[in-house]
Amino acid sequence: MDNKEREYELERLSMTIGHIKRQLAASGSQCTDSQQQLKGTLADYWGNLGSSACDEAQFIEEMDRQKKLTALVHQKYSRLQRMADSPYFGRIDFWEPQSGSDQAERIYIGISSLSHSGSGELLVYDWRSPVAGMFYDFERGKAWYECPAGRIEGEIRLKRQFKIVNGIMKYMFDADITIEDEMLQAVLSKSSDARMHTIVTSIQREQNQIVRDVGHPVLFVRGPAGSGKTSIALHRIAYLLYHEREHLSSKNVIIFSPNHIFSDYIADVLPEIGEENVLQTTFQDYVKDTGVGQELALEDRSVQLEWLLGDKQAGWAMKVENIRYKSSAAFVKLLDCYVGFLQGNLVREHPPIRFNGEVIFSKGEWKKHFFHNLAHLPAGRRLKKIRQLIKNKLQSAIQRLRQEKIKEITESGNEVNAKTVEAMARLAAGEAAAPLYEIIHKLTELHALSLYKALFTCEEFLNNREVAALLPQTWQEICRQTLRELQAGRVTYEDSFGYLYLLGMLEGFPANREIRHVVVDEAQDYTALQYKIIKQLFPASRWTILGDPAQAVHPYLTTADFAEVSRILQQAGSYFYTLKRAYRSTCEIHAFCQALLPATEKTEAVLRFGGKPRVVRQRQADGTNAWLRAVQVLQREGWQSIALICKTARQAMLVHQAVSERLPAHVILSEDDRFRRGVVVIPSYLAKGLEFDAVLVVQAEQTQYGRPEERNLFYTVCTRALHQLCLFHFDALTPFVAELDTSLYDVMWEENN
Ligand SMILES: Nc1ncnc2c1ncn2[C@@H]1O[C@H](COP(=O)(O)OP(=O)(O)OP(=O)(O)O)[C@@H](O)[C@H]1O
Repeated sequence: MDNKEREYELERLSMTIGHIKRQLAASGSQCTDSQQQLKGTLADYWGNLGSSACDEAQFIEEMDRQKKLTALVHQKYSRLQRMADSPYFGRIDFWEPQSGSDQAERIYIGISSLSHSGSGELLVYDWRSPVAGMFYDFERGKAWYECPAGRIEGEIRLKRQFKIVNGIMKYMFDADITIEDEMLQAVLSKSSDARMHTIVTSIQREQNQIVRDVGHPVLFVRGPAGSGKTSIALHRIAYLLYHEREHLSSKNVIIFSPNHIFSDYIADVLPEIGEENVLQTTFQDYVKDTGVGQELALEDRSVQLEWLLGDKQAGWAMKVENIRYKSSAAFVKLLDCYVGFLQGNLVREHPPIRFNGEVIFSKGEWKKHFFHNLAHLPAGRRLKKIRQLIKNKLQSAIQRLRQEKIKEITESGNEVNAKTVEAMARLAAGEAAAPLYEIIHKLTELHALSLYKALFTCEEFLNNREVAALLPQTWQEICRQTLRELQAGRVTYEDSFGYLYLLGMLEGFPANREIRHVVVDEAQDYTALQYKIIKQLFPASRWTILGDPAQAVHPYLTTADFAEVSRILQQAGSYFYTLKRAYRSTCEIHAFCQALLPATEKTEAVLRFGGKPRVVRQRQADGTNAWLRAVQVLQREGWQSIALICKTARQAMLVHQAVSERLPAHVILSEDDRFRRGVVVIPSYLAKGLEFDAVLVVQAEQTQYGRPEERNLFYTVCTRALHQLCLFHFDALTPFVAELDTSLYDVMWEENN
């Protein structure tokens, strides 16, 4: 790029920033005005409170309107502030033959659009606009974009990238493919801080396709660790909010994350690109918030994992069998059969309701209403409607009895006062009906937990040949274990899905039609039952489902694969994307991690080099000194975020106790903790989705990571590293590493570390 071009760009930047500053000043006054207006309305309200001038409903409406307006002007202000810092990051010169001019249009691309306040000319295009999409999709040469008028074809004559910080041009260059990779490497080689950041300046073509896919109601994205799945999900949300802004707002989108630490970790991305954050929740929390199963203590996944991953205790093998079965397709079928069985039998034996010698609700009526008139409703709701029907009939029968009693008392001549007669008759009729209310209530009440318990004891159901074929050999033992827990008032993690599903099928799911897009991240960790529940909760939604089967961290849960999820969601138009490129780790760490997995589909890493992973043999069983020394070295090398990843929370607590006297370190022990910057001690299963400059795998030993089912967990732990990976052991090294080609890592003794 020659000097003239550079000067042009510097002038263009200064002109753009000038515009932004003027708009900022105007927007600042709008913020103050709207704030004052809000205060004024509030003051008026307090002043007129109690007087006839105070119309509460009108006030609430006005406040609501003003609050929305204030939020909008503040949003605009902070967007302009962000733009003043970095107004754009790219430029393409696009020439359209149909334009009639031989001049290409200069299109500057930033996180939001900016118009000239006088002429209205677009000075900066939003990265999500159709024309800006070409920046990600094409190099110089033939290019096109789709817009409402159809496909616009033309030619990109120039593609330029900028790095502007605090309003100052740091660098700029004209991009071709190789330089683009250099740019990407520059982004990736930086030290990571506590939060995930936007990748809007360097979204890659394969990622951009997914971000902008609006044609498919269900998108599945499969990709290896670090391929940008979470980043894509968040940028896709921002894209959809822009593209469908007429009818989609942040309130209509929900993200299911594995835990709160992860939600916390990704919380900055959407605000960084100028969008309001959307609701991020976990499956368990969402269910709790709906009030379903509120009366029970449902066990958390972490509690179960902690028990399973720790030392084997009595009943361990049976518990694993139990978990495997309750997350299997056979158990889903068993539950569906059971729901069918219950619905077919719930009122079959119900007696006729008799009052005062007359049948007010016959056996036939039970059946007619339950199996025909109300068949479209879940069983629990049908029973509630029937309860109301019976009560209405009972009311009429009570009336009749009252009349009879009035006649009886009057004829007896013992009482002449009409009011007293009336009261006595009412009392007598009420007394006669009282026991019946209780019976009606019992007959029309569903107790889901008792019914769930009965699944393990109901011989009539279990003896059915079709049902018996769905039971595992260990069924009797599973029943004993399950009933023991349920009778003690505990719903274990493996039972919670079955129980919630049964509850929903019988009582109806608390569907939320406001949610129009559901994102499930780390989708490989969900069971078929969870998907069946989520589907019912969001009947009006489209779906983006992202995951990596190699990172299924629960070693014993049978999780649903994408084909199964697609069947469960049953929406025409599922589309499957597979990512092949990983961005997080250096090539050395990537190669090491790839080798941990069976040789299936190979993936590639962005060419970025660092040291090989180090396997450090400790001099003594207590590795505290070795870990501390490693952290010191890493900090001297300039790495900011360093994780000591232990297998369990119990170990993490002990390791934290051991190191914290000499090293300021945070510890994360539960799903509700916050993500922290600096040195962190964290259990393996809570580290999923996160990333750190350097990862120290504490106790990378056979005793810890020796069971074949724990391979994915170990892989997930190692793939958290961006730049450095160190594995520590005193006892025999984990077979997952011992079996690898030794050229993939360096071995060192503690002294050399
Ligand atoms: N196009 C890109 N430009 C710059 N950085 C990128 C790009 N794509 C991904 N990254 C970076 O790669 C890292 C991994 O991204 P992300 O966490 O989204 O991947 P993931 O597939 O969800 O990972 P995992 O499955 O291991 O949790 C992040 O630091 C992210 O910023």
